[in-house]
Amino acid sequence: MTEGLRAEHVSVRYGSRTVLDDLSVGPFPRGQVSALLGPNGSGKSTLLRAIAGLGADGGHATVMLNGDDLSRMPPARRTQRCLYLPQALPAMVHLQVLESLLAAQHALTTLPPARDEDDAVDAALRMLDVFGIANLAMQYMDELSGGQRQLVGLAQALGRNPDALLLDEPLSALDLHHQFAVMDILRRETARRNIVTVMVLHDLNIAIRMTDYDVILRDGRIIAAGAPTDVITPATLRTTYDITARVETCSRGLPHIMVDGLG
Ligand SMILES: Nc1ncnc2c1ncn2[C@@H]1O[C@H](COP(=O)(O)OP(=O)(O)OP(=O)(O)O)[C@@H](O)[C@H]1O
Repeated sequence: MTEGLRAEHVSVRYGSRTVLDDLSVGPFPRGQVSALLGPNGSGKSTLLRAIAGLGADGGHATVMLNGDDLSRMPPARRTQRCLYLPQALPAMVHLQVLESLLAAQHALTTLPPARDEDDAVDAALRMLDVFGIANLAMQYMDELSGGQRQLVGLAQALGRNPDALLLDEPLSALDLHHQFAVMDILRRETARRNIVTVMVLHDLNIAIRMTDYDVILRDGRIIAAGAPTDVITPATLRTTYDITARVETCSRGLPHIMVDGLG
């Protein structure tokens, strides 16, 4: 059985335009955090959505998770196993944060009901605590900042106990502290639960320091895939982003990308 998440023969068209053409990617490893990297319009979100089974018209992909064919599962079961969190922040509904986590749990009709409501509330509160936002439990979603809503969205997603988590730019609304905090939480929870986490990222310094397996896309094609320091190199940065850059080692021995200019 192949462990991890792998997508084969991913083809997506928007109208007459083919964005992904018979792409194969992975396996994204279990217990580790992977990133999809690449410039604007390179196909990262399209690929993530296709893996989630949300391809555009004409989209097709075979997606295997730990040996199971997700593409053959009923949508509710597939969503339960492999959860996709879109780039858009959770809606500004007039619902308390705690209620929103409970509602996200209840959306999974194929799961057995929680032993009782108290257990569900405890689990939701624990998840808010993991993300450091237990203090927001009784606040209304439509009264939160963008970053706070993004943290709630992540807590909702992880609280649904998926086997694979697909996150489209999960750090986009977060300040520097929370970007690092969320990466720490995702790394820890991904390892502890032995799940697959794949995220679309733009910050290459976070990718090289805090992810385990990276895929770089350009124009819908894979430029490189593997360990971050093998994938993020001056050569791939030039080919992919059209920039001149160095990968230096900082005083603490960690890789750091320095951009010298365009072209
Ligand atoms: N709904 C759509 N209809 C038509 N074309 C689309 C649609 N969504 C995306 N595309 C096109 O598909 C290509 C890939 O888009 P995608 O959103 O996957 O890129 P991305 O790498 O996630 O970009 P970004 O970093 O800007 O979010 C782009 O050329 C885009 O214009």
